[in-house]
Amino acid sequence: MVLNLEGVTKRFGDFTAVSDVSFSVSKGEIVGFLGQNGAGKTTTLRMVMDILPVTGGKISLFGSEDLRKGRLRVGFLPEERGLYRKMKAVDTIAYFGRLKGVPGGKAKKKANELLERFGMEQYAQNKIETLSKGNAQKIQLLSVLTHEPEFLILDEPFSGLDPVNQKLLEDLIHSLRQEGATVLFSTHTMEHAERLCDRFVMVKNGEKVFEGTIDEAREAYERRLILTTTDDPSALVGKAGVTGVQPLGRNRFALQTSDGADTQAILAAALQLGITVIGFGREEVSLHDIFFRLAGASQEATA
Ligand SMILES: Nc1ncnc2c1ncn2[C@@H]1O[C@H](COP(=O)(O)OP(=O)(O)OP(=O)(O)O)[C@@H](O)[C@H]1O
Repeated sequence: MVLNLEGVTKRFGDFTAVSDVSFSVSKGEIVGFLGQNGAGKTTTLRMVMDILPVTGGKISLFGSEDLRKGRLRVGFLPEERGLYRKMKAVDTIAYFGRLKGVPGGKAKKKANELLERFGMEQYAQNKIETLSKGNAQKIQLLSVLTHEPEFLILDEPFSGLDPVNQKLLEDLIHSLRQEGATVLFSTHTMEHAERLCDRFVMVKNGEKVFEGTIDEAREAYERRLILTTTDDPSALVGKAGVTGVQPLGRNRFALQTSDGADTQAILAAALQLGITVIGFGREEVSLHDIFFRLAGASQEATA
């Protein structure tokens, strides 16, 4: 196990930012850490990196609760991006390597290798202040790779990148994984999780609300039964296990049903009542819907 959290809690005064969160990351996995703004992702990652102490619970990195020791084997991209604006790209990458104990000459060599490998060699001698935001972000990411970390913890690595650079970053994460790295990254978009992750962990108001694969999330998502009709379908309540009808607008109604209700019997009941059925079936769900349902981000989606 590369990372294990057990009942981790963080309180700031009376406010609980992270509440009893448990999850683990195994070697070679890519795990997405999802949640809305303020859900507690950054706070959790900071506790893993020993930047913040836990209020309760236990964290172990590489099987040890000595996080200071473990974090030397981690490449951490913090949420707040900060690079020395006057420093050259190659020197920036080498500098972060030296901070992790890589000797000067080796750090510079590694920095050049990384720039070449990720198609950034033309920027090697550019000062950070002359780079685009996306390229500066890529330099910061490369700077956490100099010491060849076994485990990458990336806090919102996609934010601020345009779609082309987001794709490049996804490719980079994929290639690092192929080389055996383990990755935990936070994001508030489900799409990145879908394309990249083996599993994801979702937090809401500091609490874990889901842990599993995208397919498991789809299965866990209860899809509503939707009837589209120009008529008033309320006469269906009490028939074939229908317990309620909720108007959704534009002639669409969500039907609440008792456990085990048979959808074909509901359709037959609707037709028997003379209701004009324009559409009938389980709602389609997108990853976006799943995110909103799990993260509880929208009244409409959680209704
Ligand atoms: N040092 C602090 N003191 C008080 N409250 C804090 C502190 N740090 C974070 N919080 C609060 O804890 C909650 C969780 O914040 P956190 O930054 O972990 O969320 P997040 O999921 O990373 O959000 P985002 O996607 O916006 O970065 C927020 O309500 C935040 O205001």
